[in-house]
Amino acid sequence: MTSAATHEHQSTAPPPPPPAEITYSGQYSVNPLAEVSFRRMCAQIPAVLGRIARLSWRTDRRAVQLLLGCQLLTGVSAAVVLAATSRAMAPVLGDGTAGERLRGALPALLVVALAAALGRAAGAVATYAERRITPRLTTQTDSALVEAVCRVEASACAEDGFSDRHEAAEMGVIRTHVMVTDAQRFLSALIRMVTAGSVLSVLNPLMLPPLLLAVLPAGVGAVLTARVDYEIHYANIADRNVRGMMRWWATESKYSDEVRANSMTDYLIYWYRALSDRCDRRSLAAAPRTLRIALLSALAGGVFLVATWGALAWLAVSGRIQLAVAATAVIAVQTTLAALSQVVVNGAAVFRTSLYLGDMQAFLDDAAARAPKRGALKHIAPTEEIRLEEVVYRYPGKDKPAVDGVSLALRRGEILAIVGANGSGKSTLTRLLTGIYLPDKGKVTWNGADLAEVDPATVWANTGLVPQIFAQWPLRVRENVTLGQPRTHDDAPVWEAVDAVGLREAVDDLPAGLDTLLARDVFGGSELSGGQWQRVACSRALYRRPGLLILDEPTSQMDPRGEHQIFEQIKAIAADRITIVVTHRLENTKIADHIVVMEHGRITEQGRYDDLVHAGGTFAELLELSQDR
Ligand SMILES: Nc1ncnc2c1ncn2[C@@H]1O[C@H](COP(=O)(O)OP(=O)(O)OP(=O)(O)O)[C@@H](O)[C@H]1O
Repeated sequence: MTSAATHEHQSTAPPPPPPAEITYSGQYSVNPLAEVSFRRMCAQIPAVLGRIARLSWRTDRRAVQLLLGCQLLTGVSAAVVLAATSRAMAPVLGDGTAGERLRGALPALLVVALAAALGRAAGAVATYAERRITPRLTTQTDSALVEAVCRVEASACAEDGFSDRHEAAEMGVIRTHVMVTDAQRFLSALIRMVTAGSVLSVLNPLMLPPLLLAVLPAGVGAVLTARVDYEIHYANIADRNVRGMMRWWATESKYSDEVRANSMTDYLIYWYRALSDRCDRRSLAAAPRTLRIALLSALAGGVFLVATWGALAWLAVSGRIQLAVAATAVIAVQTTLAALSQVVVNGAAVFRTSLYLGDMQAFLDDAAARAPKRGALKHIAPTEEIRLEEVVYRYPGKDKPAVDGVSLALRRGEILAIVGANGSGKSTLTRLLTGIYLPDKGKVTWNGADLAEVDPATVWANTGLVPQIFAQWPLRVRENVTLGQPRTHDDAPVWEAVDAVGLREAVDDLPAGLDTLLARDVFGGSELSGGQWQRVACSRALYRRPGLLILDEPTSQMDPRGEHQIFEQIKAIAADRITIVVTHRLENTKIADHIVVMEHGRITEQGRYDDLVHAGGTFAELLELSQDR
C-alpha cells in the first residue's frame, strides 16, 4: 500500500520548476553592443592587429618575424603569378600550332609554377610559425586571467556581477586560440587582394570599383552577423555561468554520493537541459535575423558581381581591351574576389575576437584596479597584539552589516573562542581579523599598525587558517601540507605537522606515503576520508607556525580521539601565538582564555567558560541545549 501510494505520488507529481530567469549582471561603463558597427570594425582592426602583434612579439619574436616574412613572400608570389600569367596569355592566344603556342608560353608558365609553389611553401611555414605562437599566447592570457582573479581584494569577488564578468572574460581566452590564425589569414588575404587589385587596375582601372562593391555587402553582412552573435553571447552569459557551475557540482565525483543517494540526478539533468535549452532558444530566435542578413548581403553582392562580369564582357566585346588582357583580367578578378572575401570574413573574425578581447581586457583592468593597494607598511613578526576597534562590515548588496561595531583585543599567548548562532558573523569576524576584508568602519590593527595601511602579504605570511570549508587540493600529501610555504626537501617538519594531527598511520597506509597524489579521479591517485582531509587542513595551518592561528570548526568531521588530539595540540603551541577557535561545540571552549558570544554581528556576551556557564545568558542556553538529549 505504502509503496503503491509513493509510486502514485511520483507519477502524478508536477514537473519540477524551471530554473529562474537569470540575467547578466556585469557592469561595463559602456554598452559594447551599441558600439558594434561597420565603421567601428574598420577603425578597430588596425588597433587589434597591433595588439595581437605586440602580444605575439612578447611571446616569440622569431616566430613573428618568420610569419611576417612568409606573408611578404605570399604577396610577392601572388603578384608574380598574375604578371607571369598575363605574359603567358599573349603566346597562348596568339597564332601558330598548339605546340608552338605552348612552347612560347613555357618560360612564363614555369615562373607561374615556381611562384605558386613558393606561395604554398610560405603559407605552410606561416602556419608553422602561427602554431608556435598560439599555445604560449593562450597560456599567457589564461594564466594572466587566473592570476588576476586570485589577486583581487576578496571583497571584490563578493560583488554582484564579478563572476559573470569573469565568465565573459573567459571567452577572451577561448578566442586567443584563434586570434593569431585569424590575424594571419586576414593579413595574407589583404596582401593577396592588394596585389591582385593592383594588377587588375593596371589592366583596366574601371574593373576595380564594381569589384569592391561586390564584396562590400558581404563585409557589412559579416559585421551585422558578428553583432547578433555577440548579442546572444551577452544574453547567455549568466545562464552559461550557472550551467558551468552546475555541471561541475553534478559531475564531480566528490559529490556523487549525495547526488545519487538523494535521487538528484533527474532534476539536475532536467535543470542542465533547461538552461541549455534557454540558451539555444535565444540562438534560434536570432537565426531568422542572420538569415535575412546573409540573403540581403548575398543579393547585393550578386548584383554588383554581375555588373563586374558585364563590364569585363563589354570591354572585351567592344575591343577596348585585348583578348589576352581580358583573359588575365578574368583570373585577376577571380583572385581579387577570393582575396576580398577572405579579407571580409577574416576581418569580421578579427573584429569579433576584438569584442571578446575587449571584455577580457576590461575585466583584467578592473581586477588590477581592485588588487590590494593598502600601503607600504610591513608587518614584522612576532605578532604581539591584534585589536579591533568598533569594526563594521557589510557584504555588498546586503542591508545589514555581518559584523556590527565589534571591539576586541588579543595578545600573544591567548586563546580566543568565538561562538554564536549560524549567520551571527563569526567567520566574517575572522576574515576581518586576518585582513582578508577591510572594515567599512573602525579599524583592525596588528602590533598597532592599521591593516588598511599594511602590505597584506606580510600579514598573511604570519597567519594560518583552517576555514570551515577547506580545499582538498589534487596534490601530493607533502604539498597538501606545505602549500603556501617555500618548497622543502626536508620531510622532518612535514612529518612533525602530520604527527601533530595524528595522521601518520593514515599516510603510512597510502601507496606512496607523502608522495601519494590525493586525487581519486586521477590515475594512481588516492582518496582520504572526510576527517582525514580535515586533519590535513589542520596540519597545513600548523606547519606554517603562524603568529595568528585561526581554526573555524576544525574538528567537525573528526572522531573524538582526533578532536582531543587537535585541542591538546592547540594548547601545547598556544604560548607563541594568538589562537582563535570558532566552534559550535561549546565544551571545546574550555581551553580558551576568553570567549565571545556573537549575535547579529555583535558581541553580546564575553568572559571565561566558568563565568559564562553560570551567567544565564545565550552561552548557558546554547550549552544546555547541546546537552539536552
Ligand atoms: N560571501 C558572502 N557574501 C555575502 N554575504 C555573506 C557572505 N558570507 C557570509 N555572508 C552573510 O553574512 C552573515 C554572517 O555570515 P558568517 O559566515 O560570518 O556567519 P557565521 O557566524 O560564521 O555562520 P555559521 O555558524 O553558519 O558558519 C550571514 O548573514 C551571511 O549570509
